[in-house]
Amino acid sequence: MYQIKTLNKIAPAGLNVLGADYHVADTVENPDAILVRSASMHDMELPASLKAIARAGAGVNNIPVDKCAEAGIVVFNTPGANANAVKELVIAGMLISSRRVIPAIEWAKTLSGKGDEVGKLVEKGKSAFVGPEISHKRLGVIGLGAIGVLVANAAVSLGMEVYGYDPYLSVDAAWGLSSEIIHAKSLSEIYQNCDYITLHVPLTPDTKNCINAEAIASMKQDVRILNFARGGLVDEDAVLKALEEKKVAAYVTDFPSDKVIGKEGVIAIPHLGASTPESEENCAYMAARQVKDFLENGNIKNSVNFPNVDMPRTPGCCRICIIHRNLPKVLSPMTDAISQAGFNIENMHSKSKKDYAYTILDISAAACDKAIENIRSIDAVIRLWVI
Ligand SMILES: NC(=O)C1=CN([C@@H]2O[C@H](COP(=O)(O)OP(=O)(O)OC[C@H]3O[C@@H](n4cnc5c(N)ncnc54)[C@H](O)[C@@H]3O)[C@@H](O)[C@H]2O)C=CC1
Ligand SMILES: O=C(O)CCC(=O)C(=O)O
Repeated sequence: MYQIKTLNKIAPAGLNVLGADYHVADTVENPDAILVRSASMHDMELPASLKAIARAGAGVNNIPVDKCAEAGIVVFNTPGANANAVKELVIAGMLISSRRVIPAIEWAKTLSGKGDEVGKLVEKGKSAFVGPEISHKRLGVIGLGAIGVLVANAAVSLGMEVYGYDPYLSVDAAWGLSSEIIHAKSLSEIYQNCDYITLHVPLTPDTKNCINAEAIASMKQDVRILNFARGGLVDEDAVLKALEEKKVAAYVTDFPSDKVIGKEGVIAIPHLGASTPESEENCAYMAARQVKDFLENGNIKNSVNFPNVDMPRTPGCCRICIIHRNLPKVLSPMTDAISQAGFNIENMHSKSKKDYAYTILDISAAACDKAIENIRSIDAVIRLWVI
């Protein structure tokens, strides 16, 4: 029975894919795999039993990815599974930062009990809540991955002029991008031209505080900044100052902090970007499927710290899964270990990603026991198991 620990609520409809051989609970002590959404794992002790962590979502900044690689733990995420949910809230964010709908609704509530006067009071008071349309305005999208592409294309459909910036744009993302999107070659092109700026990059040491005082100084007057990516991308002191000075018209964030909550011009949403039943199910389904295929077949799909490796099982064979360092002359001692035991490799697949590599070897079941101890003793091998 495989043991799966959950650190957040994971949609049951997605978990169903695991089947009867899996025990899933938040109390599991020695898990084979962990399923997580936003819970921080940085201070968590990683049990020796743990082979995989699947992030039901996109951002992995809550997981110690490098430490996991060093311990031979494969970290997965679910690229694109919640992108539509985030896109829809970003569009809502642009609209509510423009049309003053939230304060207007609050004001309308104050009219309760005014009887027949309400209609007249509404018409008299509504001018306090005038706000601009988004059509024909310029939107800058920073990061054109799963979410950025959807946001950029939707904004084009809404009549906006869209600038996109992503120096690492993938071929797949480029295929999905509307040809009407203007290719910004620098962030300053976005800052100088755009009325709305939306962030869709991961939080990394390179992107931390990328929206800072200097960046804001080069933005247009009355710019509206949307952050549905991560709080750490924005220097909150700089944004609050710019809101006070009326340089920035609104800061919409999905990452409230004590500093920004309740401040004039801040619209703080409690991390709801991915909170739709559709996205929660998509993420859970994808995370569970990836973990199942990894635990049962050793295949890796959508890992952020190990390469994708997918090989059909060879009938009559066992599979040795080996996580190892990406160094020269590592593969030959492995294959030697098997031939010295007098067996043949029926099928193999080996791939590397930066400093690490993953190799799967299908050999006749009788060979496994004899070969594994020799392979385990190779210096570069971090972890090895047999399926
Ligand atoms: N609010 C929420 O609930 C959610 C927030 N997120 C956040 O949004 C981020 C983006 O999500 P996805 O689009 O699904 O990820 P993705 O990995 O598909 O796209 C990220 C894009 O950012 C680009 N990029 C990386 N560094 C960059 C830089 N310095 N400048 C410009 N572009 C850069 C990459 O090339 C990639 O195209 C996630 O990392 C996560 O932090 C994701 C899902 C839900
Ligand atoms: O699971 C969630 O609600 C958060 C989603 C998110 O932030 C992400 O996928 O990066």
